[in-house]
Amino acid sequence: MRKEDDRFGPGYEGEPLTVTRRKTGRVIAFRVFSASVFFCICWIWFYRVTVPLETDENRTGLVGFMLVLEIWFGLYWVFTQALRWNPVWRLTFIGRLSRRYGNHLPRLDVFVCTADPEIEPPLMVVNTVLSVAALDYPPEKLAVYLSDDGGSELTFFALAEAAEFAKVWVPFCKKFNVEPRSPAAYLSSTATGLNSAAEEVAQLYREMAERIETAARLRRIPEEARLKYGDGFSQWDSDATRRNHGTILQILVDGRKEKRVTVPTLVYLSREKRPQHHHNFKAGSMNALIRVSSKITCGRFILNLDCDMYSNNSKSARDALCILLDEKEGKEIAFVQFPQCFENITRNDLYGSMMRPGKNVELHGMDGNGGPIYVGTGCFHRRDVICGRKYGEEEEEFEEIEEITEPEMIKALASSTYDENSQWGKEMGLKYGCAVEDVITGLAIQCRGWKSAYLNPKSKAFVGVAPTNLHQMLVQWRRWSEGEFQILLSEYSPVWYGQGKIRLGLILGYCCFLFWAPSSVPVLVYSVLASLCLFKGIPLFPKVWSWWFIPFGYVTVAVNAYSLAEFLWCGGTFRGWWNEQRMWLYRRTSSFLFGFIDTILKKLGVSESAFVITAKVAEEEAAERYEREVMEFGVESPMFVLLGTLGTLNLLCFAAAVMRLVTFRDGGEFQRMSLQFVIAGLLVVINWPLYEGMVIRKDKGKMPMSVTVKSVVLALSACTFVAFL
Ligand SMILES: O=c1ccn([C@@H]2O[C@H](COP(=O)(O)OP(=O)(O)O[C@H]3O[C@H](CO)[C@@H](O)[C@H](O)[C@H]3O)[C@@H](O)[C@H]2O)c(=O)[nH]1
Ligand SMILES: [Mn+2]
Repeated sequence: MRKEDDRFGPGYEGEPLTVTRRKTGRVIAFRVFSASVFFCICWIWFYRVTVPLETDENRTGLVGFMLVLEIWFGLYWVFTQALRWNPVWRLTFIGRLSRRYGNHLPRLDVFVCTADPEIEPPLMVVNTVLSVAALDYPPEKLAVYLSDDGGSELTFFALAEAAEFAKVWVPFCKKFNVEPRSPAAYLSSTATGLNSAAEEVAQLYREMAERIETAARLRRIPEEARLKYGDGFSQWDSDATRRNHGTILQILVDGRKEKRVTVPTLVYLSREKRPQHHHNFKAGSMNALIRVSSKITCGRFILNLDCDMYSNNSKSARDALCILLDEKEGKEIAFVQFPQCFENITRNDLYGSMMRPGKNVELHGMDGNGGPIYVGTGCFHRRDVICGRKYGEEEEEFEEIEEITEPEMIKALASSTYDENSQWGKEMGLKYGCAVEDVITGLAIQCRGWKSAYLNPKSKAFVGVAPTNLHQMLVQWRRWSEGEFQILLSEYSPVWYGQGKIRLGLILGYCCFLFWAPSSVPVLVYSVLASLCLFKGIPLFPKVWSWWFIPFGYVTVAVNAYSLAEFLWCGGTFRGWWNEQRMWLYRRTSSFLFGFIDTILKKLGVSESAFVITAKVAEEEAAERYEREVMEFGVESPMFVLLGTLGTLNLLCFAAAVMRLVTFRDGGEFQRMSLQFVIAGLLVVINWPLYEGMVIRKDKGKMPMSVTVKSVVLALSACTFVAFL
């Protein structure tokens, strides 16, 4: 037999499970445009080196400063181009997969992580579990594991209730081909016109929800439930707390035992936690899940989900398998990543949570260069690869586990000390010690020779909850920027470790994220400098009528016009783009700066790592403001003081410059300073919601008085200081 035949398998030649598409015409147009911008960037650098500033005094220092900033922005722009240089789109053929494999699909283990029943309501968590339990997948091959880092009886109770309800829900979904398969999402999307079967299911769901929510409200598990699920509850010691308890492991449904399986295996796990041992947050819980599941179902593939990310498209597992099982391409692919989508986004996406360009452009671009990052949720992995298999090594054969003999032995795999002095968290499983354990783990896999694939089907595969207020958003980005910066400084840094292991385009693409934290400094300096120099009447850019103005004008207009066009092309609105620009600025001048400082302090050993879990529920009034797209401040935070100070400083400088212009009617000044007027003016407009929050609004979500006062005092002092300089 020819080698070729071997690779395609007999009879399937020319019938791949997946194809990859490129859009050549568009890519060429983009590259030409990109080259024109790069030409102008070089022109700007050249200008800084050769032409002095148009001021009376000699300001070489200032010029040098601007040069450094502009070199930085130029290089960062190059990173962003790497994410757009070579995009690919993937298509899958589910029909062919079914014809080829029928129901003989490989085992799939789904890991859902939750950590706190207060901010991750158990009802939401079990909706996620139910949605994956009802995936279009043979139930005897599917297992859903819930890891509860909150060690909460309430979460266990909710899961036990869900396991009962699943017996009705899963068959119902399959019989009527229901979408989406999260009961809450399904029932809210079809509020009217349920048929009688659906009405019955809806009634059962409402009863279950009622029981769970009542227990949550009263903080008490009903006695009859304690009796019914006694096996599980008896594993909680009387003195168990969230941070100090033994392993709790309960197999609620054993899908392998029953003769006619309707519901997949459902397992509750709360790994052991002791105050004296670091638990490594989500990475630790994922690794415990990997070990425990290897003794229960040992799926060849693993799907990882955050507890809010319910399955919105029951075919996603089949989509992913089309790639992973493809005879030709699949062999090189370690994981298939779906985008992180959200259900609670308002029309103009006030906090830029959608990350439209990220989802619809950048991840496709990474895919073209070797593969997207692993974003921690909505990702299908190969078990043995996540456990350390290198590309080119033979795939392990997994044994079928018939009977679980020693539950105590399995529990020991989730003990708080199991990882110590082992390869777990290093070469095996998810990596420890990084605030974005997902990204660094994905990177390490790619550095072992693997590719990854990005699938972004029209019907969203998984849908979760985005933060609904500014502070949470900034905190989340702070954690991310910190984690990305840690990777840059770590032994896995793509910049040196990645050399020769992954493609240059991918390294540059990664740099876009890895340099988030450090990029805060130049953005901060640039925005302050532009305003202060405007205030002092020092021009930083060439005159409008000079030839030298061309590259500045072109880069400013071209980069922004492109970003707007891209945003609209991704389905956004103009307001949405504008909001995204604001968030771009706020993330850089607050989250990233703090992330930068945090990372450095940690490197110096001054502070410890933490994981601030993102809240998934909001209080009623705040939720209503979110719906109206009114920016939520409300809490006292050093990040807000920083934003407030910068915003006020901007306003003061701009106002002073305009006053001067009006008083002296000096047209020459406007000509010399036009770009600075534009920058400062735009900053004022973009900060409008901030000013409203500081002075106009009266509701609870306004900026706290103390923050406003601090900000104004700081900004005034800065201006006074500079005025006398
Ligand atoms: O000690 C912990 C902390 C968190 N989690 C779970 O991790 C998930 C993600 O936490 P969340 O607060 O929602 O963080 P996000 O910023 O929304 O998460 C993104 O970023 C994280 C890394 O910063 C990744 O772990 C996530 O998968 C990714 O969706 C949630 O299901 C949590 O329950 C744990 O299991 N244990
Ligand atoms: Mn989340």
